[in-house]
Amino acid sequence: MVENIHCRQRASSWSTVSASTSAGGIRVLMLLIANAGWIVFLSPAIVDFGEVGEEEEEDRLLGRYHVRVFGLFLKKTSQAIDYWLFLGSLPSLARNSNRLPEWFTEVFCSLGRGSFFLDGPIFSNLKYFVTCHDKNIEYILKSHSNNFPKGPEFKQVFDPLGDGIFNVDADAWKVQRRMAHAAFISSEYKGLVSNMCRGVVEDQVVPLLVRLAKTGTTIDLQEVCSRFAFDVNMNTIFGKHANYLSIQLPSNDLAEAIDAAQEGVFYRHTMSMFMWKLMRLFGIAGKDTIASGLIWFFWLVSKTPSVEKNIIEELKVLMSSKTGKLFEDGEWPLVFDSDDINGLVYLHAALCESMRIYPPVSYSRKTVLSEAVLPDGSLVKPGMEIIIPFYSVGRMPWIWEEDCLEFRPERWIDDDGKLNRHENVSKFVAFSLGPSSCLGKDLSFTQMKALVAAVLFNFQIEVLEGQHVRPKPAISLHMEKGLEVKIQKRVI
Ligand code: HEM
Repeated sequence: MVENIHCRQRASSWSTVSASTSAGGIRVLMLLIANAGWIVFLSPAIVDFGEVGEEEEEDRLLGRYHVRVFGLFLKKTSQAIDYWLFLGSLPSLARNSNRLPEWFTEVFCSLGRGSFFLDGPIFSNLKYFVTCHDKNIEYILKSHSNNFPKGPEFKQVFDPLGDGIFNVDADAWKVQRRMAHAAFISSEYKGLVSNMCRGVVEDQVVPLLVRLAKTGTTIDLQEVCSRFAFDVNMNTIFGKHANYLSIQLPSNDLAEAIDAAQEGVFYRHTMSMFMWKLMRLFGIAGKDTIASGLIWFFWLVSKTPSVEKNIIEELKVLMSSKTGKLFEDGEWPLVFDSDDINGLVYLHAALCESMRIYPPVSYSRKTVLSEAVLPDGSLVKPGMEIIIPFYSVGRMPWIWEEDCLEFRPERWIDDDGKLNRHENVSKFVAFSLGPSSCLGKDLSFTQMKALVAAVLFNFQIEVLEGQHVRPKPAISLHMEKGLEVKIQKRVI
């Protein structure tokens, strides 16, 4: 069972207000400060309305909500969210700004449905519609995606990404998407990434883990995953790895990056400029997401020995079928070819399952162009911001059934032993859906499988006791304090 909030748990512990890294968080804080006078002035007069009735909830869902003021009644409390007369839901939002994925999930579960509104203070235009309703998601991301672009605020938040595909809408996006898609399906790019992965696993990761296993030194596995993803990207972009996985785990990032960049000037001449620019852009896209996908996977596997056993069995069968004899623990360590492991069913299912529970991109954000009534009846208006918390989608019992918090790769496999792609396709949102879904999905699996197969087959990972594992508040879902582990040689 995943150690985390359970769906039926109510929001119980309110965190202190902390600065969020996103512009949205900063804006929330500024608004809170601006309204501080009101809070002090009104606080003695706050009286709880108690639970909100079904009819009022219906009003809210349809956007017809009005706060009724009777004398001193200035705050309404739904099950996990407060609505204040002047402040809207700002205090709730601010209190939970350092745990938004968990909080959104608690709100959905306590409301018992997949959508709610968050209003900013009066005179602010802060209005969010938050949804993890599967039909709404399909509507917003797939069937009516033209009406829900990224919008101008997105560009401000993700300013470092410039005018790349991640930041632009409409025609600028279409052109980049078409070009990028052509590159992604090209065998040149796929082959390059496969080779780079194998190289980094064989020359960097495995030697590092062999040394750690011999010396018994502990290490932050999140750091290893991050550096693996970074090294693969450096390799792909500059044709040279940054050696970030050497035993000393060098930390002089800037100097290393400059060295690599200088070498890269020569490398750039050996491949087309278009391809090189594309890789540079995607290097940014891939590093954090791959690292996040890997670390949560290793953590879930470490807590579920039956899954680990099944993955190793599948790899043993693969080895035996390749060599024509039963696998014996003679050769160690072993590294697999991407072409061989890409077709493994259980490994693929286990990766999907872990990204269902811990999606590397924790949410998607869109704006509304024209008024629309969504499939669940919610009315969204022009200019409104929509948040789709991918983290919550995988944790809703009405989407993923009662055992949704269990790490169970079997849910992805049909009775005939094949991957159950159809049933899960529209509710698995880790790579988003529709025309702007992730272009790097297949390559991500290639990279993750290369590392996971080599690590699990050759080593046992022991997670050190007493660590409080929880997500860090950011768009990429990393562990707040990393994951300290001990590595041992695996005896098959
Ligand atoms: C486990 C790894 C990954 C995950 C979970 C992931 C997830 C996502 C998600 C959720 C989006 C949509 C974002 C949004 O619209 O809000 C996206 C977009 C995108 N991803 Fe990934 N990604 C991963 C790795 C990669 C890699 C390695 C690459 C490139 C090498 C890549 C390239 C892209 C591109 C180009 C887009 C933009 C598509 C568009 O706007 O048309 N991704 N990704």
